[in-house]
Amino acid sequence: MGKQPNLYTFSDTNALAKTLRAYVLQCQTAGLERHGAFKVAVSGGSLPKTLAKALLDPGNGGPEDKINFSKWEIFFADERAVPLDHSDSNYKLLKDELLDKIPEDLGKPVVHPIDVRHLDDVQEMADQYQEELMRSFAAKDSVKLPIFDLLLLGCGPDGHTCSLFPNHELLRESDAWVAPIEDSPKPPKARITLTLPVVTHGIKIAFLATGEGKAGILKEILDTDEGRSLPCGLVNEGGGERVSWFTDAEAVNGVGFPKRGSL
Ligand SMILES: O=C(O)[C@H](O)[C@@H](O)[C@H](O)[C@H](O)COP(=O)(O)O
Repeated sequence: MGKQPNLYTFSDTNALAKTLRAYVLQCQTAGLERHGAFKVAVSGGSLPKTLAKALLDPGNGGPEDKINFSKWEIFFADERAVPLDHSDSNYKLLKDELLDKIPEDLGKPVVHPIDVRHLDDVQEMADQYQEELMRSFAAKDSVKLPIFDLLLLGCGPDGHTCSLFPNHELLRESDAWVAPIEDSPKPPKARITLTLPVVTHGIKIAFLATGEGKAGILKEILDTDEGRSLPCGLVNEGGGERVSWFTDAEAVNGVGFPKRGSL
């Protein structure tokens, strides 16, 4: 592996959210300098809640502390094949936690939900979402992979991330940008997901993992050889120093991997 990922740990989610905000702002500035926009992919699970805590905080009011949502394009790192108002929808989760609560003066992001006309055909749904990416990034025949400014990801108790599960054949997908999965071990079974090459190609990749339920799997991912072949371990391997882990004390209990003090 190239350089190692960065492991940050905080006493609780409030402290984590403060640093996450500073990190996202740095990524936003870099995206705006690079191409005048900030292209972000987000997962479901516990992430939208913590992200909202970070982004909806009034901040310090300084000029460098401005979240400029009008320049944001938000994509889904993975999504379940359900209507957008379904309780399993990652879009609905993000909408309820964050999108509906953005104050008007911060602007409105462009959000890219799945095309719900294809809920019964996840291959078609994945293809449509890939086309959505192509409309925003570039045609697939002109660039090998889309480059997200930031991917915000969760880590499952088995080491999965997005809807990329351990030992699943999808981990070997090397052509598609977006892939369907119909046998997700985490319900619901039918989903689409960004593929591993797209995830590891991001400019920055951040994992959010908090709570004692994550302690065993974080130790495995960060401290053991076996953990390197888990989906989160493969992201660490592919992304190296572009990967940052935002964790709390409970989640890293027993983890030996060196922690970093500041961004
Ligand atoms: O749609 C999903 O199921 C998620 O995108 C999934 O990949 C999630 O991020 C992890 O399972 C972690 O979830 P928690 O943060 O809730 O543990």
